[in-house]
Amino acid sequence: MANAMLHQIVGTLQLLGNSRTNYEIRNNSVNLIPKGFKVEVEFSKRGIYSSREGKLGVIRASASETSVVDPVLAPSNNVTHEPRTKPNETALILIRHGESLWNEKNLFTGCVDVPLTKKGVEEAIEAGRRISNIPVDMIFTSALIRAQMTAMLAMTQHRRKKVPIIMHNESEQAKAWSQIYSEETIKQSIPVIAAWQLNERMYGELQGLNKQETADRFGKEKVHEWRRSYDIPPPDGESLEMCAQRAVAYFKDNIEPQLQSGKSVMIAAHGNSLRSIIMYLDQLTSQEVISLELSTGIPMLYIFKEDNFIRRGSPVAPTETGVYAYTRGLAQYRQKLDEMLH
Ligand SMILES: O=C(O)[C@@H](CO)OP(=O)(O)O
Repeated sequence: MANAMLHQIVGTLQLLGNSRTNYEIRNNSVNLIPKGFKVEVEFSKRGIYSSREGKLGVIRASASETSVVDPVLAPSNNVTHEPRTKPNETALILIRHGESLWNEKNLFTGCVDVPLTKKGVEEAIEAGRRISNIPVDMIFTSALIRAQMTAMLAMTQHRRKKVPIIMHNESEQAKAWSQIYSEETIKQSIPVIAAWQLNERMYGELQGLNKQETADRFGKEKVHEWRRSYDIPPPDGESLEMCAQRAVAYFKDNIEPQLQSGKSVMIAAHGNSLRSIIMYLDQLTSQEVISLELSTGIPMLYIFKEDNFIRRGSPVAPTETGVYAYTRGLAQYRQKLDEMLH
């Protein structure tokens, strides 16, 4: 269905759950929805909608479109409150965390949960400046503090000034206790999903060892093989291939659908989990990925359009002129920010 039609969806929706409340459908979103309630609505020509949560209802509007409606996860490609349409391109930002205390000490880190150094904090803030004009509707981080610090510090620089909020879905209670009871506040928030699958490659018995001392002890070649081969794991640890299996599966199952639904996403993760994801995005061979090195705190930008990932590289300077020259969508987003903030 053409986007123009979407603006005409107005009607009422009866949720047949615990409550038989009527909710208003306007511009393809559900108003007055209970706080934190998630419903996936499928509009059909006959006006029946179904929800993946197993509830059924009727919408008095004729349209044919599938829509995911979630007050927390709704895309914010429109910075003003004009009707929302699904953008035909979305942004994907990848950031390796800033320098950690063990990067500084040259120790194998893997899944050990080490925070950023002061330099790492500064790198994260600088990364945030570089992406401050790029839309971010959702953030995915690993479960490790260095990636989470990086994401949060980067977002302090974002011009849209939405508040990144970590989702706590680990238990029903955690979910209930972290509810937000203002729809307006939810609109001004960015959900942050922490996933262990995006963690650094587990370095096994090398974790905590000094990289130089390990090379002196086992030989430079052996250590290089552990660090940069594709399928040879370090003792009791994960190879890049093993790390890629869980990181790329998570990306495909959880992140790609968000991009497809029109959301722009930032991922803050690690050298090897991001190398795995880049291998997938850029269709690198296992030979090519070996020489891929990522610096700490440098954001990389992709445009997701028509199911393709188009690499834009890293915004080189806070002005990002090169990056904005590429797509109309990004330029429009920036222009809206300018209008809103001046
Ligand atoms: O120690 C680690 O966890 C990683 C990233 O810092 O090291 P490597 O450079 O070998 O991938």
